[in-house]
Amino acid sequence: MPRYAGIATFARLPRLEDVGTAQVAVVGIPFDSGVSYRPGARFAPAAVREASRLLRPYHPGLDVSPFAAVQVADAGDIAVNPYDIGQAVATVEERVGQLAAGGASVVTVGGDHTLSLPLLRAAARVHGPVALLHFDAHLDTWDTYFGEPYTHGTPFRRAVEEGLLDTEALSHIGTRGPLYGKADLADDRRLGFGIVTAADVMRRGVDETVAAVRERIGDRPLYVSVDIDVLDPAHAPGTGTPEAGGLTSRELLEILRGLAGTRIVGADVVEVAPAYDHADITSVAASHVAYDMVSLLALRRAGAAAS
Ligand SMILES: N=C(N)NCCCC(=O)O
Ligand SMILES: [Zn+2]
Ligand SMILES: [Zn+2]
Repeated sequence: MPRYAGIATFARLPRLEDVGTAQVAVVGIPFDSGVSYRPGARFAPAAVREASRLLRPYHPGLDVSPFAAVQVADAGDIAVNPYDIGQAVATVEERVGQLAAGGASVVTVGGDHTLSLPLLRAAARVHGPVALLHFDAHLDTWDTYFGEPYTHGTPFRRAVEEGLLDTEALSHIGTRGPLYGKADLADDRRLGFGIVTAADVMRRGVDETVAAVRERIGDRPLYVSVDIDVLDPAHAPGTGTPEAGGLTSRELLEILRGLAGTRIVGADVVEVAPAYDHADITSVAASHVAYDMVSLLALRRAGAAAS
């Protein structure tokens, strides 16, 4: 079958129901009811699967064939309620908890950033409080929007409040753009976050950035969350809250590759909004981000099996 034909699964992988169990599962969450600006991330899982058809099985940057090293499968989409955010959050936590109980490390293709809260709940249930590497233009540690606690701008404050995160090892990478006020930064620092701004990445470069965050992470269980708006709008126009001055996709992928050897336990890529995309630029970038996440998890799972 040519790669462009047939029904799309992530990277043309088998579906979870066809293989029974998997060590790494890719799951889509078509949900965007938590956004504060442009909607549309509910269409990301389908768009990223389409864009992922071209991915090939060997990752030269990480020297791994992830789909041969471990069983990787597409677990389909989680059917979440678009009208009730609380219920959607509960559904995600439950389904990802089931996948984890079945032995899978999970890579999620969102959906908006609200989803990281239930994903972190599921991760913390298995591993205890986790280190967090959060790639984003935004802090997403705001308190509420219009009085609502579960939104795409608030997941990481909720996660700290709920004790899901190891507050010694929290980093934002790619932060930039105007804030509501200086207090946003003070609040964020008080929660325990360190910031590597987009300008810091440009000035220090990839290797120094990787060294700094790795020192913070150590051998803690690590959760990686990539809001695709961490990329410059030139590299990811298809997103809901774009900010000028972001990372290139090359910088993002190279920083991710620098995480080989960490104890990564789960990851998400969120905020792809295909309606604003052009020539699949954003979906292609997100498909490569997800492929790198799968590869990092495959390396860790295969390494754990060998030792
Ligand atoms: N894209 C995410 N996750 N958050 C952006 C919130 C920015 C705002 O509401 O002004
Ligand atoms: Zn963002
Ligand atoms: Zn975000």
